[in-house]
This record gives sequence, C-alpha cells and structure tokens, in this order.
Amino acid sequence: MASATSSTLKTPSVSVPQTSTSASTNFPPIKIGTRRSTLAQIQARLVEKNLKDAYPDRKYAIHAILAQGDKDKVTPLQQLSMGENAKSLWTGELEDMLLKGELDMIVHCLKDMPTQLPPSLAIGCICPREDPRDVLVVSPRLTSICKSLATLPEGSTIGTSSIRRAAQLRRLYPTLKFADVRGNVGTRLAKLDAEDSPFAAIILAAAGLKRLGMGDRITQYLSKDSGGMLYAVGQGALAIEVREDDAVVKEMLAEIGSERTTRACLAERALLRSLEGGCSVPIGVETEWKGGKRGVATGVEPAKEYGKDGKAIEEQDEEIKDGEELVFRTIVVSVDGTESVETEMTRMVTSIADAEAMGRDVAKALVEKGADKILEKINQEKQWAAKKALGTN
Ligand SMILES: NCc1[nH]cc(CCC(=O)O)c1CC(=O)O
Repeated sequence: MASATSSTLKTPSVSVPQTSTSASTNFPPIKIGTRRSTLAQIQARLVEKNLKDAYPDRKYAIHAILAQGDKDKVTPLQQLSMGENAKSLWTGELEDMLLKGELDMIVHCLKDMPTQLPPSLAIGCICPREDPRDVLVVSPRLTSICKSLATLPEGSTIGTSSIRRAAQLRRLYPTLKFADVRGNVGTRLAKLDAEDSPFAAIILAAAGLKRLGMGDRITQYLSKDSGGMLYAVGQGALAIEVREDDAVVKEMLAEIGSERTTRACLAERALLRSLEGGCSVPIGVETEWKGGKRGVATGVEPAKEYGKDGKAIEEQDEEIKDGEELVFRTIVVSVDGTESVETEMTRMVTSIADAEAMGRDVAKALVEKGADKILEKINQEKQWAAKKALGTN
C-alpha cells in the first residue's frame, strides 16, 4: 500500500472529510469491527493502516467483538453452520452492530463470508490477496523426515475440519486418515505440537500463518501441481462489509481495494453461489492472472511479504494489464474421495460483470461434467447427520 506521504488522494465524488483542517480531525473515528482472535485483529490493523495511508486525517477505532462461533468450541462445525445458523455464526453480532451504526465497517476473511449478504449490507471492497494456497504443517516430531504429503508415514492422521481439504486429500492419498481439529490458528498449532498429539500434520491456509508471522511453520505449499489441492473460494483475501447506503465509507474503501483480487474472488463467489443449495459446497478453486503485456505468469496477487506485525512490506497492487486473462481451475470431490470432477477455463475478464459471468459459466461446466450428483449426495448426507445430531432421526 502507498505510504502516507506518497499516496495519491484522488478527488472523491462524495465528500470524504480528509483535508488537514482542524474540522476534519474532529469527525468521529471510523469504527472498524472485527472478531476477537489474534489473526482477526491483525487483519483489522492492516486495513486500518491502509486507510490511514489513504486518509491520514481521519481517526480510526478498532472494535474486536467475541463472536458466537468463537464461544462454542464443542458443537461440530458442520452442525453449527447448518441452515438458519449458517449466516450468523461468525458475523451475526458484528452485522447487527453495523446495521445499527455502532460500526462503520467489518473486516472479514472473504472465505468466511456467505455468498448472500443480509439486506442493506454489501462488500465495500476486497483487499489485495495474500497467498491463497493451503499448506501442510508437519509435526515437529516428523519434520526431519517428512517434507511433503507424499512422504508422510502410511496411516498418518491429518488434522482438518474442512471436508474440502479432507476429500481432496483422500482422493490422492488413500492411506492417510483425517480427524477434526478446531480452534483458531494458534490453538490448532498447539494441538499439533502437543506431546500426545494424534496428528502427524495439519492443513492450514498460508494467508493466516503468514499474517501471524508464522510462515516458518509451513512444510509444503499445496496447489494443483504440488500435493494436488485447490483452495477455498475467497481464501487469502480480506473483504470489508459496509452498509449499502454509506457512500462516504464506500468511497474511502475504493482506495484500498484491488482490481485483480476483486475480479478473481467475485468470479469464485459467483461459481459458489450458482452451485450451493443452502449448504456449504466442498469445492476447490485456483485463479491466476496470466499473459498480457508483462508476458509472465503471476499469482492473483503477486507474492506479497508481510512482516511480523502483519504489515505489508512491499506495495503491490498493479492494475490488470491489456490482454491479461483469468485462468480458473476447479475441483469437486465426493467426501470419500472416490468421485471427482475438474474444470479449467481461461478468459478475458474486463469487469466485475465479466468475472461473475465467468463464475456462472464455470458452474455450468462443472454441472455438465456431473458435479451436481456429487454435491447432491453430500447435501443429503449432511442433512442426515444434522437430523441424527438433533435426535430427530
Ligand atoms: N476457516 C477459518 C479461516 N478463515 C480464514 C482463514 C485463513 C485466512 C484467509 O483465508 O484469509 C482461516 C484459517 C484456515 O483456514 O487455516
């Protein structure tokens, strides 16, 4: 992000108070909401810093709120996120506060945001994406002999609560076992490191570890070409939720959003929205901008380094170049890993509408290849499991 001195303040179309008159500093602070975890608070500070660089004369205040999903550590995630609860579990309180004006924006991991937001709330911007990949973190007991999924001892137990992660790995590594591991990133690492830990390794998002300054725990980066794993829709990107009618805050956020990340992530979310029937869909994606004038393949957001304080070390948010195309890969896998459907599509994406159309077309391509049958079966199994848990079956 631009530093405070070098940032170019474009003339906003609405009046964003930002001049260095004494009046502007008297405006109430912009209230930034976030969850209470260390990672959530680092992410909120990152957004605050980017806003400060663009609008140095405004004041900001971070409100870290304990979410329902953080309080309940017992109920299995799959169950907590069923039906009615799906939308409010992590963000319900924060959204209520935003609607009441007690907050002006909420910083979210885009991955955790439902594809449909409550009425009168909207995504104000999507910030430059961190590394979107999943990673393998091997137990310290094994790191000297195991550097990858392929070299883990047969029968090893991998900690992950994500059916997307487990299903993709079952497909390629049928001898591995999987078990739930819950809690924030620090808790999961502690469970892996414990003397009596049942886990040989866990799977985490690179983005969270890097933002926490714990990138040194990464044993293997996973991708289609390494380990055969595609990431979750929106993984690695931060999204800012706002009141739809708050023109001032939206205008401010336009300064810190990323065109590249926004188009790639909105394509991913349009795909998910097209496929889901009320339940979360275990789908892996990989999006990448390729070609154009630079002529080199780059990630969605070229590798950006974060310091231990979570601040971006290097500025990196170039516009999309002429001729650059979005490569969009997907996989849908049955829970047991025995059935799978994959697609790859490459297209010029010159607007958000283009991006969303591409996402919908990718969904069609997946359905044509039979992904709907895999998803239908998963939804049936989930509903059955939920009924059983509630004692109605
Ligand atoms: N499901 C929890 C969650 N939500 C976002 C991240 C990581 C950061 C990100 O994707 O932006 C994580 C942790 C993880 O999956 O390892």
